[in-house]
Amino acid sequence: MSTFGERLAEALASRGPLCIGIDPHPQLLTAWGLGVDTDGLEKFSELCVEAFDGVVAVVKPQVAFFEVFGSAGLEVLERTVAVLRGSGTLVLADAKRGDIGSTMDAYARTWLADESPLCSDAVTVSPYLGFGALAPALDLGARTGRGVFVLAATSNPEGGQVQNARLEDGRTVAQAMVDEAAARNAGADRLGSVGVVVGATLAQAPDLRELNGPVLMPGVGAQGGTADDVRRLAAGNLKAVVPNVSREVLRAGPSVPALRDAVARTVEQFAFLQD
Ligand SMILES: O=C(O)c1cc(=O)[nH]c(=O)n1[C@@H]1O[C@H](COP(=O)(O)O)[C@@H](O)[C@H]1O
Repeated sequence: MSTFGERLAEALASRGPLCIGIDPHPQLLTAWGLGVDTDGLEKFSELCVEAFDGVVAVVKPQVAFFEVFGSAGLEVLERTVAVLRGSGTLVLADAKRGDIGSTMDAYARTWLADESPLCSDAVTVSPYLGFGALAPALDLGARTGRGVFVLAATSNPEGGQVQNARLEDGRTVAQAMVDEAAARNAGADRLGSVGVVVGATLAQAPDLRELNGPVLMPGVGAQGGTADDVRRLAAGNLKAVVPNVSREVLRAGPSVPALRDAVARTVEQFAFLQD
């Protein structure tokens, strides 16, 4: 069985270093001439799949925009994930789950167990109930060859209140999360399967050199992060950085060729990550 890290490394090398978000904001549904309802959600997702499937390395559906429509929205998400995965495009479910014990275990099984209708290649998780509380997801991912992206230093301005706080040993909380993820990746020869999330909007990133795993960098475009920011924050860890862009590309829709052009222009901006 290949690991998520191995499959991701291959996808980044062959398709370019980019994760595109499927974020069906109400404003985008309207701008695409679609209803803010489950039919609109379904059409939006189908157009995204047509534009991105087989083209980008990773597609990241933002689960909240599906959940808001209840069970019908989740059915759209199930179909979207299944089509993308069925054709070999890596799906990172952006669910940002974090809980304790058996509840975390249920979240882990939802996103990472073979038999789950929402099973994805990887999921985002929040370690802010304690990194150790993520063990069910990390262990299941290790067993099933799937990935987990741990929020470390997020792109929102409020995140620093918690993430920049210092531990007794002087490290920031964000750095401690990166170090915990690094421990999980020890021994992986290509790229570990435990990633971290570091916002492209930040003044400073945690030290990522020992991570041996992927770094998802959201915040490019609509939140003000640029390719230069990604270059600066990635320092020395270029091969493992995966910028995420959602609205900046989605605004080019609903035309599939226009979405693909926007993807091509964005991948081009990040060509330096493969140097
Ligand atoms: O985990 C994430 O993907 C994430 C972490 C973070 O720190 N900041 C962040 O913006 N995201 C997600 O990345 C996407 C960014 O969307 P845009 O700002 O439209 O590119 C949204 O789905 C966010 O929920």
